[in-house]
Amino acid sequence: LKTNSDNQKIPFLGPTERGFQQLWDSSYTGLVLRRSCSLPVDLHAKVEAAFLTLRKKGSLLRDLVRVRDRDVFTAVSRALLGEPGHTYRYLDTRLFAIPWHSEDNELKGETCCDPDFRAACKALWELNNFFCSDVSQLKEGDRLVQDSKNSEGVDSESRQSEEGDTESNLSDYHIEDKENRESRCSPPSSPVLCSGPVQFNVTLLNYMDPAAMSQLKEEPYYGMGKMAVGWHHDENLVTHSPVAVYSFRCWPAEPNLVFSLCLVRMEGERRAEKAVTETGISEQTSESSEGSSSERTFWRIGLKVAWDIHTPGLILPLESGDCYYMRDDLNTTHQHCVLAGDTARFSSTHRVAECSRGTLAYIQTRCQEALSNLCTDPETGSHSLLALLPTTLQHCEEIHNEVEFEWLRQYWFQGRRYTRFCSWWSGPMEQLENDWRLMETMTKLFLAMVEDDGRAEDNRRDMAETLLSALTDRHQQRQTWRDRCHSTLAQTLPPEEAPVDRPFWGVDDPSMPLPFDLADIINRVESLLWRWPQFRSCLCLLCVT
Ligand SMILES: O=C(O)CCC(=O)C(=O)O
Ligand SMILES: [Fe+2]
Repeated sequence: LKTNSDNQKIPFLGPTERGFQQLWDSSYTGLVLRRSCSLPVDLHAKVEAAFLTLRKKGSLLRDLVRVRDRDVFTAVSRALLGEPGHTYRYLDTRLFAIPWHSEDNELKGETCCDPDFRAACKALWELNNFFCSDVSQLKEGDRLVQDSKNSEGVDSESRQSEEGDTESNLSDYHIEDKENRESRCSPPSSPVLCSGPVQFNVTLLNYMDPAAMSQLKEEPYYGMGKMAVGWHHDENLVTHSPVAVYSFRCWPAEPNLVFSLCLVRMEGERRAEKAVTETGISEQTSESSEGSSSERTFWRIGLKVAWDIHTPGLILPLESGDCYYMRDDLNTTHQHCVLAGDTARFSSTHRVAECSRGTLAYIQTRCQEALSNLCTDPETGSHSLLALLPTTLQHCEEIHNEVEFEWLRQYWFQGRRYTRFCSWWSGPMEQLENDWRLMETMTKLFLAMVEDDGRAEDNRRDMAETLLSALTDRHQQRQTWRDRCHSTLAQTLPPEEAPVDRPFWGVDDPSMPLPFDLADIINRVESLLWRWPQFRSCLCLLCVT
């Protein structure tokens, strides 16, 4: 962003400012706030206990994500829960959902994790169910839900009206919003549209204790305050699907901080009470738009219209237990950020992840597709390829790369976090690794064919080109993951969270068909291709320049 010469900020409105409601109605439709008091009390109790359990067990972890080719830790600690076998991909990171544990597997004797952990997951599943039915029942134009009156659980809406508005007095800002442009998710090639009843399939949990964070970034465009999560669109969602968020502020885990915050809080409440008695106005309504009253800073959601410097931003302070929805195309047309308050806070962000390529069932089917081209002699155990068409071989090599880089390496890069809390993913990952190893054998057979001088030249050239492109991609991606695993940031992690460069094997590992480092093989295939004039001239154009 470039602001004008005075480095002026763009205005934004909070609930106490004139024009807030009107701004919400005109430019932030799709945002709905459901006040804490309108949710069932026992649901609050379960969900809040669940958050604390997950924190106590250490299952909320900062992700080492990739932003503009650089690794960074997220400021918030996270965990993904959801439908068994689902994953959620954001910032080049595939998170593997810890299953909801909606069924009581204890009876079946399955012990993927301990009962407390299971109960915590199940509570978030109940919250998910609540959100699924609630978001489907909201009417168009609903903005604020703050009571729960009718027996079917359909909450009535209450609309607040307000007269007058502030005119935006922004003039000549020039925005060059690089960050926004790069964090925008590109629409999938054939968008999966959200229709029918909403089925949130995952929730990404967030946790942050601002007192434990040495430096949070200031919100740069509006001056909204310290950010726990910077401006972004949520990625990897079904087009126009809603997002539902539960917000819970709590005491930090460290007892000494609890003590000092208690003192601050008590003092704040004492003053607020005094103020209410004197003025009849409660603290929240008299709070300034920056969210900081005399003593307390609320956690707030910041919203802005994407690519727009004229519409004022909006901030929404959240009390503990409040929920909000982003409906329709709000997530696409707008960006949001999370502004840190003065206590620790959890949120559970329920999403309809676009997972046409993101479920365990999907990747297992893909692996079977590739392996159906491998024939194993039942007597000798020796392998051979069935179809030798370049397109078939290319398809197999693509699946090979997909399972290696989108599944195995993504999984192990996140350390041993998944098996530490729940063993659900261990078996499937082992199976995928076995499938992948067979694909290494397939590549070896493919290479042998390409290098077989007895074969017809024409077919061989096509095959060599196909193989070269798959191997070059594989080689580069292996290098990138290796670098990520050994980066200085990765090394700051404790052993159980540190990235694991897996699969990795030494040069003379007899169990592996091909070497880990593909440089030699790539050279061999390249020099083979030089034999064919057609390829040579084409290469020259690319290489000589
Ligand atoms: O914590 C929140 O309220 C929202 C967090 C968020 O935007 C996200 O996780 O994508
Ligand atoms: Fe978000």
